[in-house]
Amino acid sequence: MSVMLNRILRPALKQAQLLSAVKNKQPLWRHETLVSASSACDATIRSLEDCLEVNYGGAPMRFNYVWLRDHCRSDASYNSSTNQRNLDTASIDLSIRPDNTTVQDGHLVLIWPGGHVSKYSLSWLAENSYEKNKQSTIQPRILWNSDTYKKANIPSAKWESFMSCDDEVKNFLQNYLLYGIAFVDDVPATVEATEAVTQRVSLIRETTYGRMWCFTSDFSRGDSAYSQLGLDRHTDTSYFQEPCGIQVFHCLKHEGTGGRTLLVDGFYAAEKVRQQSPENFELLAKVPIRHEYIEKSENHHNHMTGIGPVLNVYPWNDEMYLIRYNNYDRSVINTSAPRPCSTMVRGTSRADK
Ligand SMILES: C[N+](C)(C)CCCC[C@H](N)C(=O)O
Ligand SMILES: O=C(O)CCC(=O)C(=O)O
Repeated sequence: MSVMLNRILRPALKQAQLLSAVKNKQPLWRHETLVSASSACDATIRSLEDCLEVNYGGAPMRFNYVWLRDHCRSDASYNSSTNQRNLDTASIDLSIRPDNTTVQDGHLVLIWPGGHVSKYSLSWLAENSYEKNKQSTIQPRILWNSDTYKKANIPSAKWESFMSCDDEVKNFLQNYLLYGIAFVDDVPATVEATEAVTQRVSLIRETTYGRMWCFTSDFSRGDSAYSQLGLDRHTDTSYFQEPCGIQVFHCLKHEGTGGRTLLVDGFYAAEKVRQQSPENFELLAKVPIRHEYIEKSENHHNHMTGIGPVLNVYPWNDEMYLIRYNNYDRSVINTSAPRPCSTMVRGTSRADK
C-alpha cells in the first residue's frame, strides 16, 4: 500500500531570480558616500554604481537599486495582508537610484525620484540579502548511512498519538525533514487507516496510479515494481516532470520470505560524489536525463517522460534538493553530446558506490 503526497513540505524557491540580479562586481562609480552611521543600530551605507552596500553586523551586503525599488513594502507597492506585490515591476526605470538615503531607527529609508519613500528594516534586509542566503540552507539535513542511522536511534511515531496529538506529527515531520524518512508504528493494516495517517501529513496527490493504491507481485501493471524481482536503490516517479516528494509505504500483508525494503540516503551518496569527484558531481547536476514509464497493459495505457538532471542543486548555495535516480527507468541518453555522455555513465556508476 502506498500513496504519493504533494511536495508541499519542501520550501519553494525564494525570489531567486530577483536576488541573482544583485551583482558583486566592483563599482565603476567612485563617489562612495558614507550616508549614515547610527550608534543605535550600527549600520553604515555606501552608494555604489548600481547598488547600495549596507554594513550591518556581519559582512557587507549589496542591494541592487532596482531590487530595492521592487521590494518596497509601502502600501502602494505591497499588500501586506495578502503578501502580494502591487507594484508593476516592469514599470521600474532600470537606471533608478534614490535621491536620498538615510538610516533611521533601525530602518533604511530611501526617497526615490518623484518622492516615493521606501523603508526597510535592517534586520529584514539582512535576512533577505543574497550574502545571507548563499550561506544558508533551505532544508537542513542529517546525512546517514546504515550505521549512523541505526546509531541515531530515531523514535517512531505511534499511530494513536499521531492521530490525536499535533506534537507527535510535529516530531515526525522534524525527523522526516532532517533524514528524509520517518516511521509511524501500529497503524492498522487497512487502506483506510493508511489514508487517515497520510492525511495527517498532507493532501494526497493524484497520479496515474490513483491517490492510494494496493499492489502485489501479480504483474497487474507493466513494471518491475509489480513483480517478484528484487528492486535495487532508486527513486520513484523520475518520469514525472515534478517527481513525488513523499511516498508512504505500508505493508498490509506478508506471506513467505523476501520482500525486504531497502532505504538509501541519496543525499549522502551524492555528497560523497561531490567530495571525491567534483567533476562527476557537476555532470550529474548539469546534464538533463530523460526517464520514462511505458505501460500498455489491459487497463493502463500510459507513456510518461520527465527530463531533468540526476542531482538538482540550488545554484546560489549549492544545496541539493531533489534526486532523480532510477537506473531501471532511465531512458536513452540523447540530451548531451557524446563526451559528457560517456563521463555521465562513469559518473552514475561512481554514484552507485
Ligand atoms: C507501485 N508504485 C506505484 C509504488 C510504484 C510504481 C512505480 C514504478 C516505477 N518504475 C517507478 O519507479 O516510478
Ligand atoms: O516495497 C518496497 O519496499 C519498495 C517498492 C518500490 O520501490 C516501488 O514500488 O518502486
